[in-house]
Amino acid sequence: MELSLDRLTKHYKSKIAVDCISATMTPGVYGLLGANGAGKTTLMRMLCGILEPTSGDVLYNGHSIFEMGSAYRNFLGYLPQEFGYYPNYTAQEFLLYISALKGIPRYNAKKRSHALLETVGLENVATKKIKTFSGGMKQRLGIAQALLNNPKILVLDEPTAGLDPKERVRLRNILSDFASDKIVLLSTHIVSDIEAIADEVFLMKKGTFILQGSIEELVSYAKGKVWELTVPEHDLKKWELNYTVANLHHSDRGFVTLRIVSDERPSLEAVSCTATLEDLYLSFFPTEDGGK
Ligand SMILES: Nc1ncnc2c1ncn2[C@@H]1O[C@H](COP(=O)(O)OP(=O)(O)OP(=O)(O)O)[C@@H](O)[C@H]1O
Repeated sequence: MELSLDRLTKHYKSKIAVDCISATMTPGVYGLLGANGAGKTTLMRMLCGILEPTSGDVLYNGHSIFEMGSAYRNFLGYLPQEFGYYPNYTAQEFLLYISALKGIPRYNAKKRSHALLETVGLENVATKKIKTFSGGMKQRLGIAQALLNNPKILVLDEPTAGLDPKERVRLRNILSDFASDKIVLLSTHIVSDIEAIADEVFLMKKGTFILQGSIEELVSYAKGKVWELTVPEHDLKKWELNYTVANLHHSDRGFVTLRIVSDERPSLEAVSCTATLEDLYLSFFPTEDGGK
């Protein structure tokens, strides 16, 4: 099974949201990592066939998904960023309702809903109304609805938003079980979530993939660019102004230890450290808005 993006492009009037992206996915978990506004949602909506590209194509085993229509949608599970829940439905009713929309026969729908509520750890609240759920519980219900038709391709837009650390581990386990023979693509701007969940990462900036590869491959780009340095506290502003400071730690006696991402050794006293994905991300998105 193969899903390919072929020079995929989307313009919103003069704004280029996705800029001629080509890539191929085979079964596994792919993470789409980028700052807000990088184009992740636009790309995912085109990949689901909901948004028409300005140019380019998405190919499922060599066939354009825009020509396959509902045949493609039968293979697809999607959790959008802003998912509409019905507050007065119970979790179970909600899954049965979505099953009906997906054309799943009622008997199968019941069995499948029950199994999925268990998979996402909501079996004990199956008959509780959604309005009583926390953000993380709603998110897990959203993931369950995306899995109802046992999709071959699963697209999750910011699925880790609102999940606590335990729930993140649960999501990672669900996805790695599920992805052995399926393609899972999830977006996030939380680096540690990608590190924990994805096998392969697309780093997206200004509508393009600036890097792609395994976490190890990506981290290798930051190798030799991460430094640790202890400076007087009163100099901190100066360092923050001139360098990308990934982390800082105040020690006693008025000193602060900085983790700096920089191509050049920032000072003779700076010691080189082992790079992480977070360091790589900061080297490409040094400002708070991520340079979009
Ligand atoms: N319907 C639209 N009309 C005009 N511009 C849009 C529209 N949708 C998105 N954009 C713009 O396209 C760019 C990419 O947006 P997109 O939502 O795809 O990014 P994103 O990476 O998903 O960001 P976020 O994480 O904030 O959702 C942004 O600059 C955004 O303002």
